[in-house]
Amino acid sequence: MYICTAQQMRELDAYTIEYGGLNELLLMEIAGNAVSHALIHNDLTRDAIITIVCGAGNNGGDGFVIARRLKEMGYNCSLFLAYEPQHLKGVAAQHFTIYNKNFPNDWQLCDQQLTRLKQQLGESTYIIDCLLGTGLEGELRLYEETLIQCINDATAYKIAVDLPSGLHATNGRIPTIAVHAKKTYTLAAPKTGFFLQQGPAVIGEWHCLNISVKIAAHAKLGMDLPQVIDDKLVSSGIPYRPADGHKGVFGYSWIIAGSSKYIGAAVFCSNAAFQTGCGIVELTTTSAIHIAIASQSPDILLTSYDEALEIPNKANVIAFGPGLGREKPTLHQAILQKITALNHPLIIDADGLYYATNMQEQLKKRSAPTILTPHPGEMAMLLKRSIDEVENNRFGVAKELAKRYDAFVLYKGHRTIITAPNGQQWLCPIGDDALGRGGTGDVLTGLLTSLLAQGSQPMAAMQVAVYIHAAAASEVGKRTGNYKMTAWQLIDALAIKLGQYIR
Ligand SMILES: NC(=O)C1=CN([C@@H]2O[C@H](COP(=O)(O)OP(=O)(O)OC[C@H]3O[C@@H](n4cnc5c(N)ncnc54)[C@H](OP(=O)(O)O)[C@@H]3O)[C@@H](O)[C@H]2O)[C@@H](O)CC1
Ligand SMILES: Nc1ncnc2c1ncn2[C@@H]1O[C@H](COP(=O)(O)OP(=O)(O)O)[C@@H](O)[C@H]1O
Ligand SMILES: [K+]
Repeated sequence: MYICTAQQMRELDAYTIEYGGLNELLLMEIAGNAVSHALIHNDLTRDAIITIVCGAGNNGGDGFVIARRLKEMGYNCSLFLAYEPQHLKGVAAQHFTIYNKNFPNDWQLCDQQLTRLKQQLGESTYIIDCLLGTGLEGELRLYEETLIQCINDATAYKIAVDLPSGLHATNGRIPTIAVHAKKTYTLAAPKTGFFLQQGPAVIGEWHCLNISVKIAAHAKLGMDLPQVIDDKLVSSGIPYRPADGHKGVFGYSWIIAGSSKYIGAAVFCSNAAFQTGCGIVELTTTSAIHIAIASQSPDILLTSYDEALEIPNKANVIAFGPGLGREKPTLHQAILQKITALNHPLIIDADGLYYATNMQEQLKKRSAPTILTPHPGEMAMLLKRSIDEVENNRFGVAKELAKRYDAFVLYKGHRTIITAPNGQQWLCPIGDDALGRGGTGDVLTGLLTSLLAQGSQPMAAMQVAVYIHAAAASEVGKRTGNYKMTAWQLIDALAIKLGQYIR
């Protein structure tokens, strides 16, 4: 599923109108119809008290169609307008006229004191938010701010149409206040702001409705739209595991990680790789922690950092960086030099990224794939910018880094973005605060290494890894509460999740 900015959505709407034989009035009818169908099938009970709050733009226009459709079906539905009908323009005005023809004067204006609106919202079981959509610009006006506050104060189940009012569709900012939706029915495509900044906190559960907008025209219009990773894609990306496969078939991961301070990083990364199907996992780490690791994880082959410079191994994928620390810069830089020259897929994570900053040109020249997995702090370091700067432009900086290093980039965050060297982007729509603790990134690197070792292509491996990692964590969180998940519980859950998604 493609993700659009507000501007891209407008261009695709315009294209549909110009070349698709549909006019704006019809598109709005289709949109309002799609939302009312979804409401009836998924949400509304027969005795529900429904209030639809409409603004003066086309988002409000959708609301007029929804109100008409619901009333035609016999639902108890009240329509509130933020502004007098003479302020309506274009197709929104036309749809208000159609509504009024069918249900004459069966609407109310939000009065100055908002007493009638507040009372109605207080009595409602559902509030349908059609105040503002993709047309929101700049700071919210005080009047709309008050209306949104009234909606949020009500205990009703809130459903946003296209997006919660007050949220910026493109950048996910909420300058003042936004409707806290339990659910969002978005039209044609989810908007980039759903996955950035404060967007994820207010959109609730979101569903995208097909309203005949020609999304497929994006390539013709020169748009490079990111896509959302979904269940189907994950299922098709999990490497095939033949019943007659032996350890040689399931790959050899070479993980270069850990230090006396960060033992866990090495343990979690290598165990995540081994416990998600990789045939052999070799961990190169400081010999000072070998005994501790061997007693905890006897399945893992152990070698020391000094050996890494000399001994060739049989690995088919290399991961470098979790828990390295920065105490041995000469040795670790030399190891990165060596493995960069090898023709293996190479994942560079955590402190490995610090050493990568000195090797941009060598990494760029590699013919085997390189995958960089920065969190926002590491992205800021790699691009020499502040964390705010990179976080304010997540899609953009991920593309920039991918280009600079000619690498795949997995940009971590609440909504992780993965980017191919050619700029193609995918976004993981799931994951929560269960993952917000040390060690979960090491587990992700282990899983990613394992998938590559088992034969996945880089893009598929990243898509599967981020999604399975987030889904597994949510499941553990449901069982234990999000305060309590340990890296071991996450590792255990990974294999179970992979099993659930396998074709
Ligand atoms: N195009 C299509 O074919 C289709 C579009 N569709 C629908 O149209 C929606 C986009 O419609 P849109 O462009 O009319 O914008 P919309 O979100 O209603 O906002 C405009 C209103 O917001 C107001 N406003 C703006 N800034 C403000 C602020 N800071 N503070 C307060 N108010 C502010 C602005 O007021 P004004 O500045 O004009 O006084 C105006 O009244 C889209 O989300 C989808 O739902 C569907 O029907 C499918 C077909
Ligand atoms: N609130 C959250 N929602 C979704 N994912 C999260 C959240 N917090 C952290 N994560 C994920 O958890 C992982 C943390 O990785 P990282 O910061 O490298 O941790 P560490 O290096 O300590 O293991 C990343 O995959 C990140 O996307
Ligand atoms: K809305």
